[in-house]
Amino acid sequence: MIKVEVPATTANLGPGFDTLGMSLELYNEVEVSEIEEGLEIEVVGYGSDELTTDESNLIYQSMERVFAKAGYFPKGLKIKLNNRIPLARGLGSSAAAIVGGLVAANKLSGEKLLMDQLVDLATEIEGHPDNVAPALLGGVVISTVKGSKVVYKKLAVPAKLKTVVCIPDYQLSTVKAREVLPTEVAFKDAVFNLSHTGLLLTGLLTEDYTLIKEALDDKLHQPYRQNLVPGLAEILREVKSDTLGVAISGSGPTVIAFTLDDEEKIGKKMVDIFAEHGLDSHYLITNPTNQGIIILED
Ligand SMILES: Nc1ncnc2c1ncn2[C@@H]1O[C@H](COP(=O)(O)OP(=O)(O)OP(=O)(O)O)[C@@H](O)[C@H]1O
Ligand SMILES: N[C@@H](CCO)C(=O)O
Repeated sequence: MIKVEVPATTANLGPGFDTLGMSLELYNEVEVSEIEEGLEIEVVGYGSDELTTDESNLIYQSMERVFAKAGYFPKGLKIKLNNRIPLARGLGSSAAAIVGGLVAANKLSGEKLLMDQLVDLATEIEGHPDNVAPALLGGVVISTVKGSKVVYKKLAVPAKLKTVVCIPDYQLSTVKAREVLPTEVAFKDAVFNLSHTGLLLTGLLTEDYTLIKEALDDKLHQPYRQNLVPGLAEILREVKSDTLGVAISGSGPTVIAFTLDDEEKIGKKMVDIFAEHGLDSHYLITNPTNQGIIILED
């Protein structure tokens, strides 16, 4: 039996659209064992009432990609999922599913794929690298796609950085949240994000929290997504002064606050603002982690 624990991830980190992502201390478990025949999938936790349990399941489909590459064909599989990452909320649930499937299948089939190949394959399945790379590697990961290859670099999370996520009680698929994005942006907005991403990375590398606070802003995706997340504009504006910065986590609707302290107060304030806009939500103090996927074997 192979068991893997895959972290949630928060993509974009404000200005780093499709480029930056960070692992969070919230793990899904995927347990896989070979059986004599067939496919059995059991889901506990998030998605137990909605995820498919046949060959269409994203984890199984990801596993099949590895088995095909490795030339390894198990007679049957039993897959047990314990999902702690809510679905379609901006916390990398699809990346966790893909990465969990790829890594479990790779382990079962003799670890023929190296980390670079897993990053490339996970990115091909997900469509962009910014969640799958930190789900595999942990920490903060900068990534870009060049043809069929991903160029990436992991940075350690600054020691004092804490995060609070506020998760509204509805799903927003990444597909839908990408449909509202423009095909072209103003030159000045591109320059804004370039400069802020550069400053953010420098702040993260040098543990300069003042710089991180200046840098956590965006003009490429958040303005276009505000209509999909009632209260987002107010949260970005009103919670900013209590924190280092606030951003949409991935494609939303979850909002993430970066801070040095006062996590509970910040979490409650975000819940209150969503409530003023008619949305139920809850907050989680789920800090960044340098630990990516964990492989446990029985
Ligand atoms: N544990 C899982 N097992 C199988 N499929 C999953 C699992 N978790 C998520 N998925 C699939 O991924 C979909 C959600 O992916 P989507 O990209 O829309 O959101 P997300 O990954 O949670 O958010 P974001 O990419 O913004 O961080 C689900 O609707 C489901 O099809
Ligand atoms: N960079 C992606 C992350 C969500 O999967 C987006 O914002 O659409």
